[in-house]
Amino acid sequence: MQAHLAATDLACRRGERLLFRGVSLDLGPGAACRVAGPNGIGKTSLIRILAGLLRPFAGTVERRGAIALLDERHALDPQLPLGRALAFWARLDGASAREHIRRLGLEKLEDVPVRYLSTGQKKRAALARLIAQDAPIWLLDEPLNGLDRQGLALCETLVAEHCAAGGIALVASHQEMAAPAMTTLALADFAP
Ligand SMILES: Nc1ncnc2c1ncn2[C@@H]1O[C@H](COP(=O)(O)OP(=O)(O)OP(=O)(O)O)[C@@H](O)[C@H]1O
Repeated sequence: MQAHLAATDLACRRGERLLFRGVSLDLGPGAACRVAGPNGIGKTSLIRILAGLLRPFAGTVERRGAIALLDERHALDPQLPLGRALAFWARLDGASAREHIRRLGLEKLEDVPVRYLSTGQKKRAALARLIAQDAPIWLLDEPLNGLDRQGLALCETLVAEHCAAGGIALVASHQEMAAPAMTTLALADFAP
């Protein structure tokens, strides 16, 4: 089954405010798209609509393939050492936590409780969890926030590899991101 993520004529209202309208996209295997725009324009809201977590005010979303969502809620037990917190999810995902811990450079932190991790370390842990899910559609909300230069390059590589393997990546980010053939959706263009 080929992954597919499409949206037609989406509008989003939050409270009394219409944030955007007329947003359409069509992403097939290998597609990468960056959602850009200033604070409060509606990037997170768009991602939540695409994930099926928020009902659009208008428009439709079609998804084919499992979705992995990365946002500021990393869903790792703050009381557990990182290795065990990631192993919990890896068991459910049928993945190897060790392999992904190594990929994200987290080996030395395996025994450290999640609550003690720095912002960037938590982001790396969330990326380890993301790749372990093996989902074809990635929805990434500000994945680069908190990452150092090496982490940033690694995140770009992970997105490039995911898309090269036929995955789809939709990334909300203030920062430019280098990924092959990444298109940009400037959400400000769709403000009412
Ligand atoms: N539940 C809600 N009720 C009312 N307004 C909301 C709600 N959730 C978010 N908003 C508002 O919707 C707007 C868009 O929020 P959103 O988080 O989607 O923006 P964003 O582009 O991701 O912002 P940032 O770049 O700062 O993360 C903001 O003005 C926010 O205050």
